[in-house]
Amino acid sequence: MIEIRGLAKSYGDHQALHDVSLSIRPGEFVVVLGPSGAGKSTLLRCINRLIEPTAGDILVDGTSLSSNRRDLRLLRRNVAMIFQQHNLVKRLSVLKNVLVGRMADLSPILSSLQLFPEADVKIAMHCLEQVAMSHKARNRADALSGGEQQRVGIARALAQQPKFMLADEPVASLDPKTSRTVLNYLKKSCKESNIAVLCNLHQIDYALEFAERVVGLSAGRVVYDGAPAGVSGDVIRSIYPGLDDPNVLDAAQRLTERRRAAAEAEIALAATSVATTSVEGRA
Ligand SMILES: Nc1ncnc2c1ncn2[C@@H]1O[C@H](COP(=O)(O)OP(=O)(O)OP(=O)(O)O)[C@@H](O)[C@H]1O
Repeated sequence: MIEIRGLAKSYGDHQALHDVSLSIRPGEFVVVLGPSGAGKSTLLRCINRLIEPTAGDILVDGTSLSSNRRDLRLLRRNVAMIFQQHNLVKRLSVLKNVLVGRMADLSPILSSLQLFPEADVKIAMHCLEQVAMSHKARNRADALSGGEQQRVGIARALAQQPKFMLADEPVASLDPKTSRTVLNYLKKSCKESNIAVLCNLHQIDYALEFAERVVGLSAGRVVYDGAPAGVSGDVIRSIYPGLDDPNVLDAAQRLTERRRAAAEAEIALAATSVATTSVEGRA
């Protein structure tokens, strides 16, 4: 369990985050939505202390972690990060890039020589399988498409065996079809490994489709924290104040309707199969 309590961040006299508190359960897939400048990246960067919060606590399994060296090591061990631009080492193989996720557990000598124990290679290969990239393990990272590189980025984060994954706009540079593939792999692989995810997204459609919980951030404050089904037009207006784009509001509406239709179809199918089973039982 990751808990964020009363997190605040000021850059000079500009307060980018105000008193943000969130608890995220193991395996939960949470999407942060918010307009540009709302503080989404600042939130993620404060959580893994890439930047120092002005106030607040980060607790991993009930233990508050400060910025001393020991706590930072614990935090980095438990919290993996996925970036928008993949940040792979281009000239290295896919497998070596994923093995970078194992370096925290490796002695400095072995790590500088890039000598990885067989057990780590097995973990890395398993992580590549989770994102369906094991067949490209020996390829150079720069020979992959953007979507494939992001799947390798996910495998590298998985290889760290974290409790928590932070993804800062992981599909911002990808086309819609590839974005959905990447988000599917991210969600599926984290579910398999019971890793909690906090994922910043700009696309409301994807948030409503993939999130189990949506956190709406506006001007550094949490203005919504709840189920995607509760993201109404009013909630979207509170996250994106001043927004009056009917397309955006329609997207939320369309998705809610699609969800309702899918749920109704599922109930109808279940009812049919119950009826068939009971007829077969009687025959
Ligand atoms: N290093 C910094 N120094 C000063 N101000 C900053 C710094 N980083 C961010 N800010 C400001 O803090 C606010 C929040 O920025 P942040 O990057 O967290 O927003 P965001 O929601 O991630 O935006 P985007 O979706 O455009 O990436 C913005 O007003 C931004 O200008």
